[in-house]
Amino acid sequence: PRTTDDYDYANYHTLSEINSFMDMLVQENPKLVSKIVIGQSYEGRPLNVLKFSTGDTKRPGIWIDTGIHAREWITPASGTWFAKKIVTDYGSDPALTAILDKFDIFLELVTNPDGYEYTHTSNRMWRKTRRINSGSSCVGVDPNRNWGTGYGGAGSSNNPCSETYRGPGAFSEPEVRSIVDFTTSHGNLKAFLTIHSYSQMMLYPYGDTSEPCVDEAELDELAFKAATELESLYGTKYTYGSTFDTIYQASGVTTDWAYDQGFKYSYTFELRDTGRYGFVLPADQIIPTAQETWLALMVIMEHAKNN
Ligand SMILES: O=C(NO)N[C@@H](Cc1ccccc1)C(=O)O
Ligand SMILES: [Zn+2]
Repeated sequence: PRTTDDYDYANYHTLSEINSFMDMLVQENPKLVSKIVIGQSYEGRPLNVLKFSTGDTKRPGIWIDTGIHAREWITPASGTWFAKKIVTDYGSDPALTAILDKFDIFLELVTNPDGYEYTHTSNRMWRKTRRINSGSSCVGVDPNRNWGTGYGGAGSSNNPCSETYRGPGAFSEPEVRSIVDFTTSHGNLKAFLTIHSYSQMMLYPYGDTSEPCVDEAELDELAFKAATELESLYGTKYTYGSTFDTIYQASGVTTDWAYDQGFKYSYTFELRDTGRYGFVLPADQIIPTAQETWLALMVIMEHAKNN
């Protein structure tokens, strides 16, 4: 495609196609969109973050990452649609315009590029990074067990062959470390949204303990509003709650770390479906999934703006 207008949002794309999309989006919207390389993956690929900003001063920000788990293709596909939606709606949709007049939005589309590439070339069901684990024939670390909060607890594994292998140490994965460095140096994020699939859930802290987080009541109420708004479009039903209560105990996870950094509105989204297709969601569900999810993201971003 020559422009982001004729990019095929209704299909899954390779890493290089998504990288080309990002460059086209920046070229077409130089005042609104820029690309920041926050680091390199284990295999040396750039970790690209799209920044949407309407001001030059340091503003509060919203972080969204998709594609942290390689096989969850619906998430970068949805994120690509989110990126186009933002540039399309700014200046015409009052709600989005108000958000972008106050906040910067940071969107990392392919958060685990080595793993994502591997799902295209070798194993569609790959989840983890592609780190070579010394002393093991098994490859990869689970980037959703590698964060410092609750690191090493129950709900993660010390076995390199496990899908939830926590890695040799907290933040060992450059894909994780780069986000930590970028977001802590930014220091003024209000919302931290990490997008997974599948199960149709909105999950807030904590995953490593059943202890309620300080803001549980507010996060629960906001999740209810977001899930209701999401359901209003196509009737897709989400459950929501703390990670521990709603899905299972998991330690060293993104949202526990983000919340403990003070990024208050920290949620993990689990997109469609509930298991019929699972990680291999048909391409004809990409746009509907992105549209309904965007409604929920808007609820959370608006709440962050107004509180
Ligand atoms: O991989 C997935 N979902 O995509 N399952 C998530 C479930 C989850 C979600 C949020 C926090 C902790 C755990 C996982 O990493 O095990
Ligand atoms: Zn996942």
